Amino acid sequence: MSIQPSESILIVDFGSQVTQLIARRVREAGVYSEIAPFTQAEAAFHRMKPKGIILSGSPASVPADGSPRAPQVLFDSGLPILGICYGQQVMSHQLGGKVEPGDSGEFGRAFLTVTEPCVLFDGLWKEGERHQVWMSHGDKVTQFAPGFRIVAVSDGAPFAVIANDEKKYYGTQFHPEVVHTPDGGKLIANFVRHVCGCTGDWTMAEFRKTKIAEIREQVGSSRVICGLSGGVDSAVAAVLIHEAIGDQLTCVFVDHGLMRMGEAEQVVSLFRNHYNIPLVHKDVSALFLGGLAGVTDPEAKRKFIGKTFIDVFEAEAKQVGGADFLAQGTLYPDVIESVSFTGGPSVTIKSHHNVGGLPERMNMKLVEPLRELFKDEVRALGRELGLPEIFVGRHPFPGPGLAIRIPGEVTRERCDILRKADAIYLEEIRNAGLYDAIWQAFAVLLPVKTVGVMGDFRTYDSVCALRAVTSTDGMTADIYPFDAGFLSRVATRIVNEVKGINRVVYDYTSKPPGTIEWE
Ligand SMILES: Nc1ncnc2c1ncn2[C@@H]1O[C@H](COP(=O)(O)OP(=O)(O)OP(=O)(O)O)[C@@H](O)[C@H]1O
Ligand SMILES: O=c1[nH]c(=O)c2[nH+]cn([C@@H]3O[C@H](COP(=O)(O)O)[C@@H](O)[C@H]3O)c2[nH]1
Ligand SMILES: NC(=O)CC[C@H](N)C(=O)O
Ligand SMILES: [Mg+2]
Repeated sequence: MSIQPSESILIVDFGSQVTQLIARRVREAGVYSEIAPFTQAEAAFHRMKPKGIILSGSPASVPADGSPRAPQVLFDSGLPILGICYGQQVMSHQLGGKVEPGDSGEFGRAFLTVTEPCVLFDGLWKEGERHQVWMSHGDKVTQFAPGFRIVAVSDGAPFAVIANDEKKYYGTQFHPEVVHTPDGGKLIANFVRHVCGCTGDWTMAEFRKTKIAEIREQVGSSRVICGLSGGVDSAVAAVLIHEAIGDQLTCVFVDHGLMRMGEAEQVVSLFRNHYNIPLVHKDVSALFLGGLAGVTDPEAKRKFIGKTFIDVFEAEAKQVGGADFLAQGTLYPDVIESVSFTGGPSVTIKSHHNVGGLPERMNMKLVEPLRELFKDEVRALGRELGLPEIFVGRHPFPGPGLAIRIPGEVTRERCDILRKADAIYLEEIRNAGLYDAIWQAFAVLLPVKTVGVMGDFRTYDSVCALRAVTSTDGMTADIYPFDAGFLSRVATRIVNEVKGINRVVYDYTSKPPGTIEWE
């Protein structure tokens, strides 16, 4: 039996990079939702018995041969449907309208004009008003299906919003789920509440209850090992799983020698002081650093680290008398960048060690209760579970640790150099009271040597880059605009105090086009 909340929305995924944001907006409207790839939407529909359906965007093109379609059963169900971008196009096509490739697309910010009242605009938009939305399309609907009317237009899309009130079908050419459509969350809430009639009683407390029941159902009476890093995701996962299965759980902290200064001791004592959950501290730095010798390619590093993590977990599973399950604090951004969530056509950016870096053959099954969440939602769940701020407010730290902050070969010596520089940088950030204003900050040790002069001597040492970003979910990020005084104070301290570094630079690249980590 799976856990079924009283009301839910089915999101049909056609492979858009932002499908998860639809789920997120639905959750923000207080309603449970599940994403199903279009190939599995029919089964999900029968299982979930949703109150409404949302069709996502897609990189595919409706007029192209073989492009995906929504299962007919969804249209036969009599349920309300909201089609977003490709979703609008495919719905129009399947109901008898027409979609054509446009001469020019609309990408990024656009403005629409409201032409008629519509339930989606309740309490929000009125006729004649212009509103900012975010578009990303080349194709467009050129003839809508019978029963529809146009309720908003934009320059590039005469069918910016269409409505069939009798059937409760709605379509937007723009993406209401992204933050660049400022009223988008409210539009989705109007669909979910006013059109589908959901009451909106879904909360983090509900999520907690559902996940606990799911974990119990999945795990049964087996033992579970949980990879605990000290980061917020695994701390939340561990506490949640412990609430579900109590002493069937053992946490394992893998000390791979790639942690920051003093971090291993800190994590272990912090966790042991706060929780009565068995925690094994595994010092395997020789194994990791030995295996990384001579490896310079970023993906090769990630794959080696992902596999070695699993080797360590599997060995530990035997130690606790045989654990069938491995729990990890995997989040949605780890998933979308590593592999396509639905097996659809989104692209691999980097193999996060806990997803794309996993070996192909694994003996243990995964328990990943946070897999659909974004970082800020995990923090909210952590607070719901009563985790202390010291866990909840921590900056993220990637599983592969310093290995992906040392482009080129990773050696113990270079890790030591980087640890010192990173500690100074973070100490200065804390002293300046900036830690909580920054989403993530760290130093990177570059494989580049430059010439300097210190005390009248020539130096020839490495360059250190500093990175600090603001973000809400790690999917996009902006640089933190330190003042020049702060940066020069940090640079001076690093060059003076860390042997091996004679130059410091600041990374001014947002994500995209950069990523947060350098590898
Ligand atoms: N050193 C480690 N020992 C054991 N497990 C780890 C370690 N590093 C990462 N993991 C596992 O990999 C998962 C993903 O790592 P990730 O860094 O994304 O999450 P986190 O460390 O829990 O939180 P944060 O993102 O805030 O650092 C973790 O949730 C944890 O299960
Ligand atoms: O656990 C992790 N395993 C990984 O392999 C990994 N790679 C990146 N990150 C973290 O993810 C967020 C986004 O990072 P990127 O912009 O570099 O992809 C940032 O917070 C990164 O620190 C990782 N976390
Ligand atoms: N974002 C989308 O869903 C785009 C749909 C389709 N690929 C187009 O270009 O119009
Ligand atoms: Mg981490």
